[in-house]
Amino acid sequence: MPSPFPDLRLSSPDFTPKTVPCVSLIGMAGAGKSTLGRALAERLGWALVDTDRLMEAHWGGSLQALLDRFGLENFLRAEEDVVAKLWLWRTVVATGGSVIYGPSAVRRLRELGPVVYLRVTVGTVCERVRDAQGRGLARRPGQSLEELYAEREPLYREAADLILEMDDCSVDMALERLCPWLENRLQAGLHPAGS
Ligand SMILES: Nc1ncnc2c1ncn2[C@@H]1O[C@H](COP(=O)(O)OP(=O)(O)O)[C@@H](O)[C@H]1O
Ligand SMILES: O=C(O)C1=C[C@@H](OP(=O)(O)O)[C@@H](O)[C@H](O)C1
Ligand SMILES: [Mg+2]
Repeated sequence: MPSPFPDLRLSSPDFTPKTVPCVSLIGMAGAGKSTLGRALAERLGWALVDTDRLMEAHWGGSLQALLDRFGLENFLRAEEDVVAKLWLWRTVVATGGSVIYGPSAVRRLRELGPVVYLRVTVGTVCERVRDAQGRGLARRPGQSLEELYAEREPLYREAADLILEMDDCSVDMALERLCPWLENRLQAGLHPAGS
């Protein structure tokens, strides 16, 4: 992907930004991406980008307001566009659940480093998201949470380098599982783009 900083890059190769290592968290709404993302960033001493907050900052409005304003398809395209253009270094990326519908966004996350699927059962999603009113859930009219879950689960699996089972898993337990894996992975240089 071309650098979004062409002028700086032209003036000196020293200004070409680094893009790896990063790690991204994907999964259903309510899986704990934002919560674990904050803790992981703190543990690693890395930055955190929560792409939901980035969407709100970029487009100017809450996620629900953006969904209302854009409609489902345009919301998904806007989200894909924002994530596909990320240019980050030593950053934990907590994504929104619907990012999985954007192929170029998923490709970009995978270029930035490992992608971790925080998997919860549909029961946990229902408990945490409840009726989802006002929460900005990207689903078709009449689509149940169960249907949404069934549609997305294979997509999350396919995009993931690691699946963390998050039902009954505290943030501390998740960090204990994730950090050693991540350290090995990064030491082995198993991220696609060179630093
Ligand atoms: N590991 C966990 N165990 C129990 N509850 C959690 C855990 N992680 C997050 N939660 C709770 O679940 C809800 C959704 O968490 P959040 O991080 O916003 O999820 P996401 O970003 O995936 O939508 C919040 O109320 C949060 O406190
Ligand atoms: O799963 C979804 O459809 C969505 C989840 C939200 O983020 P979280 O997964 O952080 O809740 C947000 O991106 C958006 O409102 C749509
Ligand atoms: Mg979140």
